[in-house]
Amino acid sequence: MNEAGASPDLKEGLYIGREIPTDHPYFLEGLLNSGPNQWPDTIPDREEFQKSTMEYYHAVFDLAKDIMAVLALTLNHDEAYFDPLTDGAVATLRYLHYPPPPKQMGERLRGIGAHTDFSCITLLLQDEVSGLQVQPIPGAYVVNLGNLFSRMTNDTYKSNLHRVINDSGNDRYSIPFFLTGNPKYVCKCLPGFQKDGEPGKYLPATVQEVVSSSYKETFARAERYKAEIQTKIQNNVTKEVAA
Ligand SMILES: O=C(O)CCC(=O)C(=O)O
Ligand SMILES: [Fe+2]
Repeated sequence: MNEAGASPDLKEGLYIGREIPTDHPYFLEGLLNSGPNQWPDTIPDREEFQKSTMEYYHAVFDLAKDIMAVLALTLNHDEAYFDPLTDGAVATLRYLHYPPPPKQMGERLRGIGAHTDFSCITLLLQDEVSGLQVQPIPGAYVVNLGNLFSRMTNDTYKSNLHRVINDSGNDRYSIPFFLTGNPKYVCKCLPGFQKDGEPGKYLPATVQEVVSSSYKETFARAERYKAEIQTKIQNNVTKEVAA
C-alpha cells in the first residue's frame, strides 16, 4: 500500500525481471525478488509473449543505462561512472492494468497511491488514457528519478511524488520499467553533494538494504490497513449481534 489514509491500490499487474536461474547467486541469496519469471498459463501465445516481453525488457534496460550515462555527464563524471550500479542491475518491467474505479466507492480510491519510486530511474510508457497526472505523449516515455538516485545526491535531484487516479471511465494500461541497480552496489553521497564538514542526510547502504526496507514499509502499511478493516468488521458484527 503506497499512500497512508487512502484505499489500497486498484491496479493489478504482471511483474517481469531478468530471467534468473535457480542456481544464480541472486536467487540463492534471495535478492530483490530475483528468480525465474512466473509466466501465467492463461496467456494464449505464451512463447511469443515471453519472447517479445524479454526483447522489450532488454531494449528498455539498454535505454535506461544510456540515461544513467547522461545523468553521469550532468554530474561532470564520465559516462561509465554508474557502470558498477547498472552492471548486474535488478530491474523490473510491470504490465499494469487500472480498472475504472467503481463509482459508489468514494473519493479515496487510487489506481496507485501517492508515492516516490524505490528505483534509481523509472521509464514509463503509458497508453492514451490519462491518469498519471502527467499528460501522455504518444510514443514518449516519462522518466522519473527514483529514491536511490535522490539519495545519492543528498536529495538535490528529487524523486517526484506521483499517483494514478483513473477517472476516465475506461481501463488504463501502462508499462513502467524500474532500473533499480546492482543489489550489492553501495549508495553513498556522490562527490559535490555534501557541504564541507557536514554529514550527508543518509548513511551509505546497499541497493538491497535501501529497497528492501522500502518494501517492508509498504507491506507493513498494508498489514495495518487490513488489521483496521478487520477490527471495523468485527465491531459491526458485535453491534449487530447485540442489537
Ligand atoms: O501507471 C503509471 O502511469 C504509474 C505507475 C507507477 O507510478 C509505479 O508503478 O510506480
Ligand atoms: Fe511510480
